[in-house]
Amino acid sequence: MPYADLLKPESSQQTLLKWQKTVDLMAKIFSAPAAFVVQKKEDGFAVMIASNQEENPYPAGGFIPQETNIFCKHVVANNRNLYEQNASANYQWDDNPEVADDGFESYLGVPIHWPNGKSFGTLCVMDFKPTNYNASLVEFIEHLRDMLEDDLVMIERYSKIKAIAMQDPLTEVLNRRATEILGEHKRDIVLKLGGAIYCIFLDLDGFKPINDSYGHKIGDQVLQSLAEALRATSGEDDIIGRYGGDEFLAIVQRDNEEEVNDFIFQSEANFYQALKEKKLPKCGFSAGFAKSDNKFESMASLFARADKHMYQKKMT
Ligand SMILES: Nc1nc2c(ncn2[C@@H]2O[C@H](COP(=O)(O)OP(=O)(O)OP(=O)(O)O)[C@@H](O)[C@H]2O)c(=O)[nH]1
Repeated sequence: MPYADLLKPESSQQTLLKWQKTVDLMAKIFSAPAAFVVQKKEDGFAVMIASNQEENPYPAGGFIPQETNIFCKHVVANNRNLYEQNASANYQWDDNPEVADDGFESYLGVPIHWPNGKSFGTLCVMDFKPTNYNASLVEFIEHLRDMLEDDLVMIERYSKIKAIAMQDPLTEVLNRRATEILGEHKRDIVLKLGGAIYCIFLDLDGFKPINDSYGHKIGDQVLQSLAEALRATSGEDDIIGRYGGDEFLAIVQRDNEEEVNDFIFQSEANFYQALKEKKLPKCGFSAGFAKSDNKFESMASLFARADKHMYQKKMT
């Protein structure tokens, strides 16, 4: 499982339940057989939430390709409300499968936006019979849409705050605490499946003289280059973190020590390449590792064992 999955806000599950309730209530208040939140995707439209009535023919999870002439497509394209009261009387919908195949007559939809103003999709209600909603009902659906948009703002802010809390601001890899928590999570899963987890500890060699001779700004760029090299070497399941100062961590699932050494060699090659490309002073690192085979060992203890191995290597 990519560890980035853990960055997804827990609140999104709660939001989905709230949105489901909103859509179900909306269908009730409009006395309609179907209501939806439809999300605009790159190549079409996904039914994200569907009111749970038996007569609703479109369940959540359905997908409509971009070229299909559905009502929501027009709401998104024009970025404005669409109210079609009697679709079969309007030739524009002759090739709309919602009308032609499933017999819908009425559609009221409003656009939903992401916090940056881009289109998220639609909130809509559909009926098999012609309708004549009054202005208050239109106002009501717009108000519900505003509340959904507020949720999107909250989710985005929450994700940003969470990312900031987990990230090392200089190098944008995980900070030590987040590496510990996500490392523990990954270790538990991998050990359960019978795999092997290694913690690699890396420490720059002769970094202090670089700071002293070239200044902190250049020192920062060297640190960023190592983080970049580790990211370039790692797969999406690997965890990369900054332990502190000029020390970094990688928590990787590998079959044997040879594969761990391959990771270190590749990281070294990527690091030299990055320094060369950015015309930064030459710098190397020492690396050691420790295998995790006990789910009761703390991450701090695992890091300490890997650090000890690194130190032995630095001294030789
Ligand atoms: N530019 C910069 N320097 C930092 C940062 N954090 C820690 N340092 C410096 O990193 C250095 C770490 O010290 P050492 O581990 O002794 O450096 P070293 O010269 O690599 O020592 P060896 O590992 O024995 O080779 C110190 O000079 C810190 O000031 C940072 O965020 N930016």
